This record gives sequence, C-alpha cells and structure tokens, in this order.
Amino acid sequence: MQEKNRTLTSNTPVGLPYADGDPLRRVLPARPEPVTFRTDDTAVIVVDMQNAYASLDGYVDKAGFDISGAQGVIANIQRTVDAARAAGIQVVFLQNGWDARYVEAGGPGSPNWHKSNALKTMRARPELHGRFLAKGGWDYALVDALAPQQADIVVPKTRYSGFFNSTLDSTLRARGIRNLVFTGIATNVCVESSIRDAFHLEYFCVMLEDATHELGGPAIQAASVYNVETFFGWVSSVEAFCLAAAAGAGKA
Ligand SMILES: NC(=O)N/C=C\C(=O)O
Repeated sequence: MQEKNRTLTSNTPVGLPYADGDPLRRVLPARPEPVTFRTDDTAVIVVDMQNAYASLDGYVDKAGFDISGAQGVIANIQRTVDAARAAGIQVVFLQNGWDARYVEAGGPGSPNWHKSNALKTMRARPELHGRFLAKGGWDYALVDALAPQQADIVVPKTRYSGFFNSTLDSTLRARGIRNLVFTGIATNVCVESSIRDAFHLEYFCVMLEDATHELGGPAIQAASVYNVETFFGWVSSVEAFCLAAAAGAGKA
C-alpha cells in the first residue's frame, strides 16, 4: 500500500461479528488489517489451475506469457488446500473454458471472441485450432498436482469472473459461505475479476498473494495486490492462512 495510506491500516481484526470464544473462529493476519472467519463459513477458491494457465505447452505459454512462476504457485496452492481440508474449510476449484465447438466462447458478436488470447492465438495459428480451453482436452484439465478430492467442488465457468453465468454464487450461498480465500492464475484477470464480483455480492475476500500468479509481469501483480488490499478485500500469505486454519478457538 502506498505510504500516504498507512494510516488506513490497523491491528484490530475486521469481518463478520463472531463471538470471541467461538471454537470455529479464526483470525487471519492480513493487510490492511487482520480478518476473522469461521472454518464452516469459508471457502478456498482455486482459480483456473489448469494446464492452460500453469503448464508448459498450455495456452498462456503458447500465447507468449511467462509462466515460470507457476510451479511455485502450484506448490503453495497444494499447501493451502491441504490446510483447508484438514480444518474443514470447503475447497472450490474454478475451471475456465468452453465446449469443444467453442459455442460458449461466443462468436464475433462477443467481446470475448475478440479479446480472448486463447481464441486469438488459435485463429492466428490454425494448426492449434481446438487445442486451447476446450472441455475434455488436456489444456482444459486441472493440473495433476491439484486433483480435486471427494469433498471438493468444481465449478465450470466461461468468462473471466467465476461468478458470471456460473453456479458459483448459489453453490456458496447454499452452504452458508461468507468468506472467500482466493488463490490461482491469473491474479490480474480471473482472480481479480472474481474478487471484484464477490465484493459486490457481499463476500469477504482474502487473496493469498504467494498463491497467485499474474499474466503481464511483476508490476501487474503489484497492481492487483494494491487493488485488492485497498478496495476489494484483504491480502495475506499461504503461511499465515495455514497457521490460522490450524489454530485453536479464536487464536491465529
Ligand atoms: N484464468 C485467467 O485469469 N485467464 C486469463 C486469461 C484468459 O483466460 O484468456
């Protein structure tokens, strides 16, 4: 956060008004202030950890983006989801893409058809047609290291925000979930789009900065972190989340 905004930080936890002695209450150290949550009203959202975004030869690699940081992010998300499952926190995987004929991608009447770098790359290189983000294909699949487990939920989506035209909001509301902990790729596209929508839908959002990776370089990551920390939610780390999730009643 910029220096002039330092006065807007505090050590007093914010969040829903849980009782101090609530055995499921946790306090997560975060910026600009610590956040409270309960293990049973919180979900870890894993955004688009598919081969398309996190593996060499996947869509973003082929489109020319640098994904050299993706391996570290995969390991950090593994830690996060393991800690969440152990604490009884719901894990939700978002999975981005379209049907094999790309009907869901929209045609020339859709901005997505014009802006999607997956679609643009396939149009520029016809030998790649059908390869990126098509349901059933390798590129669409979640990376092997983050295979969902039995109690996890997988929500497909067709645009950047996980909330747009998907079952995400109803899935979370049906389970009484009010707090979302975001991880995944890309920080500045699908993660931030989903956090912005979640904020407007009254969810408390925390982004674990070391469990996200940008498309566009370090300055882009910093910009998204600034946006979340300053306007849409809170920013924390994998280590802090794992410690908080495992902590006893009311303690971080
Ligand atoms: N998962 C994402 O953030 N995706 C970003 C770009 C794209 O899907 O083209």
